[in-house]
Amino acid sequence: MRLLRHPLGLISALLLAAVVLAVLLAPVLSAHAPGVSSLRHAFEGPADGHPLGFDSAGRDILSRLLYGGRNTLGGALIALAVALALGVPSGLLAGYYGGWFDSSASWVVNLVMALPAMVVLLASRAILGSTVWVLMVVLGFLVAPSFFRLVRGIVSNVRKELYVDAAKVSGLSDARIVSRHVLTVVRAPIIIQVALVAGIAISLQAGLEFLGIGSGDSPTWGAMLNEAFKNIQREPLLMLWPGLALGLTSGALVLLAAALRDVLEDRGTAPAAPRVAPAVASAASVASPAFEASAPAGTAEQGEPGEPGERAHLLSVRDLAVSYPGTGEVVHGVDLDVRAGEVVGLVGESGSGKTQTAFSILGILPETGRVSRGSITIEGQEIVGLPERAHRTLRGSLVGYVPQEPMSNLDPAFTIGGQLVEPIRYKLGLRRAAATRRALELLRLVEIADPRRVFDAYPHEISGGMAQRVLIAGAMSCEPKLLIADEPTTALDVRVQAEVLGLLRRLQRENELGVLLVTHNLGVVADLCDRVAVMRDGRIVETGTAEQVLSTPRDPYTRELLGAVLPLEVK
Ligand SMILES: Nc1ncnc2c1ncn2[C@@H]1O[C@H](COP(=O)(O)OP(=O)(O)OP(=O)(O)O)[C@@H](O)[C@H]1O
Repeated sequence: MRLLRHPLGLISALLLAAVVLAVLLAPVLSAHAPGVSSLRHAFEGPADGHPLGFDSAGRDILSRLLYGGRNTLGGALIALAVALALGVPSGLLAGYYGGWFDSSASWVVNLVMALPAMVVLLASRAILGSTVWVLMVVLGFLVAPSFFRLVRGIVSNVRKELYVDAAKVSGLSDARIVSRHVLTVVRAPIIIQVALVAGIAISLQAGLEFLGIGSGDSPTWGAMLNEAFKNIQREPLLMLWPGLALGLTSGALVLLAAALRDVLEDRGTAPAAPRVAPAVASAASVASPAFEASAPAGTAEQGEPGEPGERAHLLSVRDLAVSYPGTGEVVHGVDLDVRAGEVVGLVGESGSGKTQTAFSILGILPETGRVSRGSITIEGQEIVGLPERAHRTLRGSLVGYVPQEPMSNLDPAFTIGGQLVEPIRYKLGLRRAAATRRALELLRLVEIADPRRVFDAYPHEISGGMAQRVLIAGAMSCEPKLLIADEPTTALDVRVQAEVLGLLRRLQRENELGVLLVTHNLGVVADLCDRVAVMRDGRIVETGTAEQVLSTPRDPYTRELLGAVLPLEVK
């Protein structure tokens, strides 16, 4: 619609529509067959029933122009279809998954791009015959790499965005993530590329026919040009009609591509979310788990509910180790428990392994990482070694996730409402209207004053604090029992931090949630947590009630951490 408000867009779209319509209505617009010749009329000008006159063989120019347009446009369509069918899916796969497919596809694409197009077309004409359709298939094959490269480049960038990680964590399958978050980003550039490639295909095809490389037996605009050129001395006007048709159609396609670029890409530029994710599928975005046991051997825990060693029903981690090829083990035998209605803080300096532990619980370790030892149970179910599909079911149903960077976890191309409704529909199997009602309820639940406005807003139109509330609403949408929150307030200013923490506390109490809270902020621990686990170098060095760990820390490292914050109170 916005295309039609763009002057260039409107003109080019009308022009193309007129050409396509005329070509489709060829039998209605012209009563003559394109191949019927009457040498008597050769080179004659316009006559009754023949508004454009006759060509060198006495054939009706108008009907040749209309039927020729069918072949010319049809050929371009074939080239496009082949290029899209080859280039887009392979670009998506290569960009999204990378790995061996990416390497081999890129190799093939480089090879195809190195081939001189004209020589290949000439060679294929010699081998496959001169039918225009076959040549167009070959042309499609030759331009497919441009789609592959375009899609691959965009997709490999998009998959590093945190909102794609967030979609994974909220339990959406790869197919849904691709169709919802990835395809929407590549859609606009693909449409623009289609318009450009269509123009190129039409011109190339005409060029081939003009040079006499086509079959010549079916009318095309290029073949008409070729024939007119031979008679340019005698009747120069013959060049005009096919030249005009070609010029107008290719020109309209190029203008349309430019207008589409203006219209479609201007939306994508607005929201620029801050990027946090480093190259690795983002160790930065995870939440961490809470723990229970695992103090260094022999440390008796005060205030631990239950018997020592007894596993919590909601979340229990035992002897968890995470390894990477090359790096080796980065988490060494972590034990943690989170019970229903309990908030467990996981603290520790950067690189201590909090994220790896949380990733393991969420089942989203980077490709190369793996849980090399130990057990994680959620509601009594062992999740180590669970297939991805089963993991997905857990994420976003039993387990909700509140990420650190609210803005980066929202897709800039969709409204807030759209992003809330989709997982709700998918997870709870609700219809759109019911899911919308639920999303609005959730926005109210997270204390957003004007839910409708926020529902209709794009991420760049709301504040960071609001975005974090939206993500909390998202995490709560499927009524989870366990919430994993990764530094949920770090990116917010102090006043908003307090509000968001207050909200988390209220939701936790009202819903009897177990919460695993990863944080550097010991004030937050004191404020919110029932228990704390202190992590260092991949190990939990101390656990206990928040009060006990903060007031009488046993481990020297905990004292060091506290000393950095509360130098007067410790020691
Ligand atoms: N993809 C990876 N390959 C190899 N090693 C990794 C990878 N990701 C993380 N690590 C290593 O795992 C260790 C623990 O990292 P982790 O991200 O869990 O720390 P963290 O405590 O969550 O830190 P932060 O607070 O900065 O997020 C680090 O030493 C890191 O180098």
